[in-house]
Amino acid sequence: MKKIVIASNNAGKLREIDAILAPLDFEVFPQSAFNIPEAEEPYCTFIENCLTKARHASAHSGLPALADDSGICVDALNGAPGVYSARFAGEPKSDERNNQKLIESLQGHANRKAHYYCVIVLVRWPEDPQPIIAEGAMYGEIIDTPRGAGGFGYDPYFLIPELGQTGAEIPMAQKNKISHRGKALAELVEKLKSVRGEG
Ligand SMILES: O=c1nc[nH]c2c1ncn2[C@H]1C[C@H](O)[C@@H](COP(=O)(O)OP(=O)(O)OP(=O)(O)O)O1
Ligand SMILES: [Mg+2]
Repeated sequence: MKKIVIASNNAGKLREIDAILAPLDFEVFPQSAFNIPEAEEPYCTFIENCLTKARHASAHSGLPALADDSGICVDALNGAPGVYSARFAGEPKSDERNNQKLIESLQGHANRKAHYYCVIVLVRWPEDPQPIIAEGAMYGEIIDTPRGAGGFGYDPYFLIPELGQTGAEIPMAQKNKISHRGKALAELVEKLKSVRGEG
């Protein structure tokens, strides 16, 4: 069983990542298990912030580390909040205030299209010259009235048109099959197999 630390403090992400990796011969530890302080995320791209978080967790734990950097990109807002999704309404981070700001920002906009994006990075050690990188996206629309009690973050306001349900209404197992994070992790697992010559 391969030990990896998940470089995240987001409980919603940790649940989804654990559900995907735990059945696959990974022993997964949240970075809180090693009292790892939160990494800075100073960059303007998801990939740079993701690499930074993965390296930080690997350096503090001495283990391979997997990071997720993700966010919601709204067409009518020219892709905002994007990389800044977690801090859209400022510090301290608050899903409730972020969602409120999102709905306010979209008032009067007919175009409700948005997508979630996720990049996942796995480093074997902090200075790993060949990090494994995988990404995924999920497309949908922003609605004004929240629906559902599952998921996390922007999910109650993110409608998946093909399902007629929000990210907070579908069960986690279903979300993991179609989500930005689920797709990125599936790609990561495939890449891992070919790295080990099993692909
Ligand atoms: O499936 C999702 N369903 C709902 N919301 C989501 C999802 N995926 C990302 N999001 C939102 C949450 C947060 O506002 C931002 C991620 O920000 P991001 O910096 O990657 O994560 P974070 O600061 O919450 O935790 P950490 O950096 O410790 O992993 O995008
Ligand atoms: Mg973050």
